[in-house]
Amino acid sequence: SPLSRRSYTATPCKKTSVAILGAGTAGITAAQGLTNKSVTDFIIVEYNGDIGGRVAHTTFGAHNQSYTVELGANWVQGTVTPPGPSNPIWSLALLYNLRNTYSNYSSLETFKQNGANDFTDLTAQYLNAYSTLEQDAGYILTENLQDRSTRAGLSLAGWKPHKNPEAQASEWFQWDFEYAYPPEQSSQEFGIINYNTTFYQYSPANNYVFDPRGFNAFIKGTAATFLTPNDPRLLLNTIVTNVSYSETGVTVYNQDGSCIDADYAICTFSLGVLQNDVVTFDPELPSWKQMGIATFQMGTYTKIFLQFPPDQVFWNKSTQFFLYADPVERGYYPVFQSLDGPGFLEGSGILFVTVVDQQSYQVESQDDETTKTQVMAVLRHMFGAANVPDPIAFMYPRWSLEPWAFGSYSNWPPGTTLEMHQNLRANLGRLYFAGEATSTEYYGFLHGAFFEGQAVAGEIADCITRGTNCSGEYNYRELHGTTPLSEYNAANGWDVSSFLTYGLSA
Ligand SMILES: Cc1cc2nc3c(=O)[nH]c(=O)nc-3n(C[C@H](O)[C@H](O)[C@H](O)COP(=O)(O)OP(=O)(O)OC[C@H]3O[C@@H](n4cnc5c(N)ncnc54)[C@H](O)[C@@H]3O)c2cc1C
Repeated sequence: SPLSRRSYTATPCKKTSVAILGAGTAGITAAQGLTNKSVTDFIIVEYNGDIGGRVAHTTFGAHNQSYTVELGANWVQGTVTPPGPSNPIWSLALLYNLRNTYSNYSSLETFKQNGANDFTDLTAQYLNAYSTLEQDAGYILTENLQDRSTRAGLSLAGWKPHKNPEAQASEWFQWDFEYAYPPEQSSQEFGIINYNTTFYQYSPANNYVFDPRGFNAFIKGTAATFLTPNDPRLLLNTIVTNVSYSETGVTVYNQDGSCIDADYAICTFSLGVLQNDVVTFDPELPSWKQMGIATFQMGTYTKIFLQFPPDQVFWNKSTQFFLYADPVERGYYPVFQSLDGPGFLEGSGILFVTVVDQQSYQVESQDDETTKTQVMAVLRHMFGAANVPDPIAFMYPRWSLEPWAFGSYSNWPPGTTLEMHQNLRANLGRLYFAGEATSTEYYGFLHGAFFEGQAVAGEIADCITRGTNCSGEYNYRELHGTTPLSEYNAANGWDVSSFLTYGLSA
């Protein structure tokens, strides 16, 4: 309101060269990027009481049997295949000695409502169609064709699960488990690009991180290279409510009445935060930017943790994944993962189940007891009621309701273009955007957030050092229906070919 705005301006704003909004992967990487280019006059503003953002952990388990578990990001996705480049998150995981294990998705047992039932051959059938889906995505890209849904692409490739629960579960394991959306709500072209640039460039490996310090030890370690303890440049527990931007500077207003006058700002808030209008912009965002924000999707991915008495583990400890095909609802508690197995948290008795999208919204809006009852009923169907004791601990996060995230990570709907995405990325005067969702090729991944934070910081540091205005990033007021081949370039965030194959030789 105008009244509260006046009270904001009563106390003078802090002054800084660059305001970094958010202390997640992108924000901390941006601060590091500025530091590396000798720009040390910055202020990082963070909603939470600690840094890390969507890389967040907690302590879970019964008294004297508790472990660190990850609520958000859990895997380094794509490591390295020499002579190809390393995923920067993999390099950081090595630098900070993060405890991790290769996740073996072939270590899989499948179940129906009446117990164990081997339908693993369906996964092979899906993957067969998937190679056609990939080739078609390549044609869409190179021939400047209209993108379509992954559902349509899979159908054309001969994969038609119809209402078969086992086929749906197999498909969920391969698609929804990664994108947090079903194939009908995912772009064929960009879904494939997203997969290939990560897993075919770096490596096909997903390494599961289970470090007692938490996965975000790599972000905290990075921050400690340029921030002192209690560094006045890090404002924790500070909620940004308004961002006023222009060609000459950015003023950031916080809920506690404080404000920051900056020459530049980097907004790393999630797509969910931008979509939910919890931060207002002044002037109102132009329509090209509003379209960019509205077009992309914020998915939700919910991990539900259960701990059983470690001496009463009822699943096969040498298996990593247990896939359940519900006879009625697609995606109903579909994938259970064991942490009590070789190379993981042996002796922990911990199992967790993941849901996404509509099933996440359902679970996150109901109470713990309701969810626990549902999960236990599924486990007793799978493993036999007599074998499954009551859990001794139970917990899950509610990502779709977190006011600083409003979801887990972004996804591209069918039929969009690099131009539309560039509108999500592009700066508004001296206000820049970075984060997982602004990454064209690695959206949804930690390394996407890393590269975007680094790139924007580099751009801003160069303008500051040169003392000239930044030329700014490209935006599109008039959009084409497809992306012409010539637009797959750095100006649209296209930094690496999606046809690389280092990882394929791994
Ligand atoms: C459940 C889940 C599983 C995932 N699994 C993986 C995985 O296995 N591998 C992988 O690579 N990636 C995974 N991801 C994605 C990964 O976590 C993100 O891509 C990455 O952490 C995003 O970093 P970011 O800096 O873009 O955003 P964030 O980490 O969200 O950082 C933005 C920061 O801004 C702050 N903020 C928001 N609003 C305000 C405000 N109003 N005022 C002040 N501060 C504010 C937030 O608190 C946050 O710290 C997962 C994410 C989730 C949630």
